[in-house]
Amino acid sequence: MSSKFWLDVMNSVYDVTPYLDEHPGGDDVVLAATGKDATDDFEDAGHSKSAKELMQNFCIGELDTSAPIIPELEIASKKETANYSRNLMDLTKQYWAVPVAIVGISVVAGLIYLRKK
Ligand code: HEM
Repeated sequence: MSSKFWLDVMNSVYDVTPYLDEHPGGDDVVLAATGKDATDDFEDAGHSKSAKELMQNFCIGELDTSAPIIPELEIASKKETANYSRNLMDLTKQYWAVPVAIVGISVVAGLIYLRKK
């Protein structure tokens, strides 16, 4: 079998591919529990102590629950915030003359107005 079926029980990941055909409860129930948190499904089936011991043979690692669900999203949003503030700084540096010109024009207009009075 070329595809892999991973089971997540209590934040441990199990590669159940080689056990599917041997599972006494059938492969369909195990397949239905792959790709998600299968802790409840596994517990509800009332597995024996020996079944739990057998399961350890298929453990391939632990889930890092502190990691973001989609790490790429977090990286992208961090980049975006950094870019946003950098863009704002660039704009301020480039267009500092605009507010200065507005203030200057207002002062000149004010002076002309006062002189006319
Ligand atoms: C690596 C993971 C698993 C292993 C090693 C495993 C092992 C076993 C074993 C040895 C039995 C025979 C009864 C016993 O000793 O408790 C069994 C029965 C059963 N298992 Fe699993 N199991 C696994 C995953 C699952 C999952 C994810 C489900 C999903 C619901 C499931 C559902 C069942 C059911 C319904 C039975 C009862 C079958 C019957 O009594 O007719 N198992 N399993």
